[in-house]
Amino acid sequence: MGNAIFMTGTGTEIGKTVVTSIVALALERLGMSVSVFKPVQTGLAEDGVSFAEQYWYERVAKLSASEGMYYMEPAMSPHLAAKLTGTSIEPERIAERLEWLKQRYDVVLVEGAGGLAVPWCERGGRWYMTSDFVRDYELPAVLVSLCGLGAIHHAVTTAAYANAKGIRLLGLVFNQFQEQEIIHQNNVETIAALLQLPVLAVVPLLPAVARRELEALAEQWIDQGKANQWLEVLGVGV
Ligand SMILES: Nc1ncnc2c1ncn2[C@@H]1O[C@H](COP(=O)(O)OP(=O)(O)OP(=O)(O)O)[C@@H](O)[C@H]1O
Ligand SMILES: C[C@H](N)[C@H](N)CCCCCC(=O)O
Ligand SMILES: [Mg+2]
Repeated sequence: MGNAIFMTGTGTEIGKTVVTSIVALALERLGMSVSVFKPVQTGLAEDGVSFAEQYWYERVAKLSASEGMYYMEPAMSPHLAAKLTGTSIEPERIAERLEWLKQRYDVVLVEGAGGLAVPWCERGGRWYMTSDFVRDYELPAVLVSLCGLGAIHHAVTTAAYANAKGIRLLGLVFNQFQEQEIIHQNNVETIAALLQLPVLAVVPLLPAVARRELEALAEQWIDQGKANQWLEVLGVGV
């Protein structure tokens, strides 16, 4: 039975998809079988016809295994995109597929749409949130954060929300890091200290984001021992 990790972020456009791709490539290099699962996708890719994450995972990152379940064209919160497209998001169906994937892969990286406090569907007169799914199916989560001005509040409030919902955060990944920026340097240290979480990776701001950049970062993580730290966090020995 494989392990599943929920890849969340301090919001949308933080770099969950990019970071998830690098993690997938690094773990595969360590001999793990990895699938990426983005069950709820909203918004189209630059080609104007494909769904954003599926396009990225299949055609940019060229991962060996990736899939979605609910694909909605409006680039909106899932609850609204679902309303406008007449889509009925069923968490139980997502959970069933996730269990199937865990039977087949060592690691399943599950990407959320936006941050944790994002509504999917109505249940019993209230919104069923992304965080409800993560909690109900006991998925440990990795939090992706940016590094610039504002990142502290976004990371601290996201972590507080996760804790309040009973979600276990395994660690932090900082994205779009710029070494020359003192705010970035200090934010990595300050946020990790405030949240008392390990820094699993720091991804630089890349001039271009294509497979070769992702592969280079995956190799770097392995060389730095960061990828092995992921396996420890995952609870799978190398
Ligand atoms: N380290 C990076 N360097 C340069 N560009 C980046 C980096 N990380 C992400 N990007 C770019 O930032 C944008 C948002 O990234 P991404 O799609 O991974 O965000 P996301 O958190 O997955 O968003 P969503 O909530 O829609 O899933 C994309 O155009 C992506 O190519
Ligand atoms: C369209 C976007 N890229 C994501 N797929 C969905 C982001 C949902 C964010 C909801 C919110 O926090 O307001
Ligand atoms: Mg994404």
